Amino acid sequence: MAELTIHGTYFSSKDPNHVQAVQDALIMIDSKGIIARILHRKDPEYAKQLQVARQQERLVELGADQYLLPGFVDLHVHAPQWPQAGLALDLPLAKWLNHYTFPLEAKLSDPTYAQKVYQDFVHNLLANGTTAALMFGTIHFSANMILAKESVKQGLRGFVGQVVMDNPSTSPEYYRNSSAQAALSSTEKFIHAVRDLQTQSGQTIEPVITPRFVPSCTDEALFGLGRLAHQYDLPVQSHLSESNWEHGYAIERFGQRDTEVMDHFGLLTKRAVMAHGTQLTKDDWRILRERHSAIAHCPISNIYFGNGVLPVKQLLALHNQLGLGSDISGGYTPSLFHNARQAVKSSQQLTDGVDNQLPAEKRGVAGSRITMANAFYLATRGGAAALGLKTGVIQAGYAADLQVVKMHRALMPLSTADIFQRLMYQTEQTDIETVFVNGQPVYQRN
Ligand SMILES: Nc1nc2[nH]cnc2c(=O)[nH]1
Repeated sequence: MAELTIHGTYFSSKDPNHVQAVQDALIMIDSKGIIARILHRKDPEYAKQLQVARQQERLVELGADQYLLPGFVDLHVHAPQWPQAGLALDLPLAKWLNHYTFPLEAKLSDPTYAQKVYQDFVHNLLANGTTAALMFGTIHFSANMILAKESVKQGLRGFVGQVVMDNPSTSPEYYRNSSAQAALSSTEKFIHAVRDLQTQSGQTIEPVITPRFVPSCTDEALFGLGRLAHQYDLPVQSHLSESNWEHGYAIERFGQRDTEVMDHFGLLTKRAVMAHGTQLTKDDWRILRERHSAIAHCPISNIYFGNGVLPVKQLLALHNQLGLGSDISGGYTPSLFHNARQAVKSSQQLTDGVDNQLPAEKRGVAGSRITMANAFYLATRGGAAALGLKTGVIQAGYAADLQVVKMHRALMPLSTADIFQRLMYQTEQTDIETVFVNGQPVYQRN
């Protein structure tokens, strides 16, 4: 018997290029929070199951203007930067880090402040339809545990990284690990503490190996983190060739590209997610493919710090693994609806180019435009695959991580394909009505 049945129209990603739309379906969720069955109108059992669920008051009936989507997977987000979302984005990356971000992150050493920030942050992710997130914390063990516990408490599927930054030449004294050894032993303590939390709670909460980025870390720290990633079979997250500056830094320090350096230290695993990658070469794409490491595309943030546009279309065609990240606060919003829109817009600009003083055919990279179906794939199925989660699609056997969204009033008849576009382009936080993780409501708009 289904524990909960949702009756309504849903959209789910079939593959990187196609979206499935099913009208008036019955999505039957079992007591473990898994989608057990999906019945369509023509199914012989449909009418009976609908009636039973209604009688037993286990039915969520969507209204005529409500639709069901999978919950989103935010594949790159900095939890401690939430208080500065939308600030200082007109600075270059290195200045933004030194003048705004590091001083803010340092404040998370205060557990009272960490509790206040993380409670609000997790709530806002859920309120924006995000049901799983790969998060950077700070260098502080206690604050990172507060983030992990808050994720469990509010029902977010959380992947939490204790940031390592021990390089004195790029990290300020007030905010850096005292040594590589200290960073590694604190990381190991964090791994055990989060694993204990996972066992106690039975929820998705995982520690993540998190070298901030190559410039922040000494060789000893990078080497040690690579070893821990393999020893504990953990996800890895970092930034990779995000900007001209970062890309150039690796070449200057190691005589190798950022990707080669990460690979050298064993950090490109099949559980690795590397953010941005706007400056990656085709050789880097190949290395990432061979290692089955994913890229978190952060299109809003890339406008400010990326010095270029990630060629999503080409990477999908090559079967590189991709998902979507908000990169709070390099990106100003936690909404993956907004990020999906920007992914499509940026890809159009990549196609056309932007310098109108050049002849039209020399301005851009032809054939780079992605569709909203591509962007939706990144925000759902692609991100879930990168984290090894059986979520991100509305399909029997997958966890019921879902969002109910309300469409703005239509003044003309719309096809289901139109409705999908309208939802993806116009949904704001206030249009998200209920969010489920594992079949349980974790957010309800009042
Ligand atoms: N966007 C972004 N890039 C980084 N590179 C190193 N740290 C950061 C960060 O916090 N945000």
